[in-house]
Amino acid sequence: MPTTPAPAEGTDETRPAESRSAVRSLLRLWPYVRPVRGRLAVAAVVAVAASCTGLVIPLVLKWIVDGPVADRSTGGVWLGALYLLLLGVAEAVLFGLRRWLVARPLAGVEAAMRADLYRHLQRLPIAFHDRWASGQLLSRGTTDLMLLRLFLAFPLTFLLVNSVTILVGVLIMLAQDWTLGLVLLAPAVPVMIVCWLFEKRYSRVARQAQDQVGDLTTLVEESVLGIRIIKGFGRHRSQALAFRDLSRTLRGTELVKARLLAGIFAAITTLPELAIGAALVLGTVQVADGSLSAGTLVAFLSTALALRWPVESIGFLLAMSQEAATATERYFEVMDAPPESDTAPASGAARASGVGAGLRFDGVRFRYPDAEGDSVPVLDGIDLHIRPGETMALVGATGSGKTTLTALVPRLHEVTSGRITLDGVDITAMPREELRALVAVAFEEPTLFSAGVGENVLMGAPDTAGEADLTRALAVAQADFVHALPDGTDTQVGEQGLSLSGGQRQRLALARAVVGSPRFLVLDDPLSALDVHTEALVEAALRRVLAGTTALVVAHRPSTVLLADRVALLSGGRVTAVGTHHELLRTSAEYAWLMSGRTETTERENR
Ligand SMILES: Nc1ncnc2c1ncn2[C@@H]1O[C@H](COP(=O)(O)OP(=O)(O)OP(=O)(O)O)[C@@H](O)[C@H]1O
Repeated sequence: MPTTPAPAEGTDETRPAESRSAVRSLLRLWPYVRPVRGRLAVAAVVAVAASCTGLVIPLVLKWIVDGPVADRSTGGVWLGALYLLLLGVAEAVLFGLRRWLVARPLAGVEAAMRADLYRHLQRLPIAFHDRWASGQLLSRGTTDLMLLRLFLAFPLTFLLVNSVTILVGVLIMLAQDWTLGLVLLAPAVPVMIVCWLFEKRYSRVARQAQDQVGDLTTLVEESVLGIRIIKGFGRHRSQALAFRDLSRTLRGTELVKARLLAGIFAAITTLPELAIGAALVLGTVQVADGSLSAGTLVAFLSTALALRWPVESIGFLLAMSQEAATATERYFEVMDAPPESDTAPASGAARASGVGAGLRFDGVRFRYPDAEGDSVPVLDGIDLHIRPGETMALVGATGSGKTTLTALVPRLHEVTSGRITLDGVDITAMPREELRALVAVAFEEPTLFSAGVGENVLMGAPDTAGEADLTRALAVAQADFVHALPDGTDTQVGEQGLSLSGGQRQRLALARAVVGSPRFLVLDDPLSALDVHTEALVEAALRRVLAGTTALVVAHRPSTVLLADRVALLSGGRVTAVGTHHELLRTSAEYAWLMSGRTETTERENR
């Protein structure tokens, strides 16, 4: 049964062969940013205003030095101080306003993207979930979306704000003294080259780190879900080692990121500092010559120092943008995966000609999508007719494809070729929702959700179902133990229902399958965890209540087979024999062998 957790390592599909440019990746965020573009634009203007307000401070300093200080006017100095205070307060208020403007809309963008991702994951085919590690999906819905929100809050605005600030600052400095201005501009080209080199390398490592976070999440998730096995087999040490290896790898990648960041910080801070030093020496000489006023030099250097932060922050703004571009790529890798689609229009449930009522398989062939092209199909030419109201047991050796066959009926997988019809209607011709309302399923591994017992069972019924349906379904599935639970049907079953026994969970899953009184029922060995007495009671109740239901039941034990009107034997990808249990025991050696050992005892017990 394909119920094993997804592989711990991210698959090839989760690693793009070639990454697109950061800008192209980030542009894909536009549909989500569009609704809040007004707020973001206003916030950017406010931030530019705040930043440019800071650049006026050096000009006031120049006025103070060349004016009131030179004239020894105490009143002028106080007035200058008041201007500086007001400018400082204005800058702080404007930056605060920017944060207020973006906080709520960006939380909304993150929530909308997360909701879309979740909705899309629900609509993706089982084949997708078989291929993708759950931790990879989880990390895309958490860490990656957080990185995107941070990008929209900071780098997106501040790469623009800082560019404008640097431009205005450079113009102010050139206007003060163009030779000193050119000295300060000298490092611009090398800084740009360093940024370009950095971006290329950082994008590769950022992708690696984010994928490794996904792998680590998968490992943690598997360890938590499989904690009973890990403890039972004393595997905690090897599991801890596996965790340590992965986290070491991640640590190594993070260190590479840190080294790259350190490199760009060193370049981005050292080169402008050298230029400021050179400008200071040159300016001081000019002041000594009398060709430059002291106030102009103060204003020039204050402006240069005010530009230090906008220049230095470019390094980590680029790093955050690169991580956001990677997060966007990872997000859209999932969103671009095609969801299950209805091949026919909603009203196009065409009746296939020449086929009768009931559940019918005609020449059904199936190969798993990720199987090798030349491998033998799991199912190869299945022809089987289950008449209306009939219960057919499906028997076969382990691995013969029973689970696969049952999964084809509610279209959890698509047939490779051939046709399945329900009361003469091709299942591909009806909308999936309609199909899944007609067909109820229960699997050997019963999955329950963190909710009340009643809610778990009623998931199988239309919204109109009530207490009476619940009670009836619990009675059919012999799940009356529910009434003895502390809160009855409201008792919370905990994550995956692990607070209940395997047999209790199976009976709840069976109740969920029958609560909606489905026309078609597909049960994949749903009674395997029950003792034979309880199984017999369930079977008797099922026969009574579901007399009109057409059912396909995978069976391993003779006691389950006896529930059925007829039995189909699956062997070598085909149905090789169909008949009653006793007929097949006589005519099919394989069937007799499969049932051997337990037949007589169980039959005696059932009598
Ligand atoms: N998701 C999958 N991708 C590829 N192959 C799969 C997948 N799930 C099952 N298979 C393969 O398909 C074959 C049939 O598996 P299936 O689970 O249908 O057998 P089964 O008859 O139900 O076995 P069992 O009685 O042990 O439950 C097996 O060889 C299995 O390895």
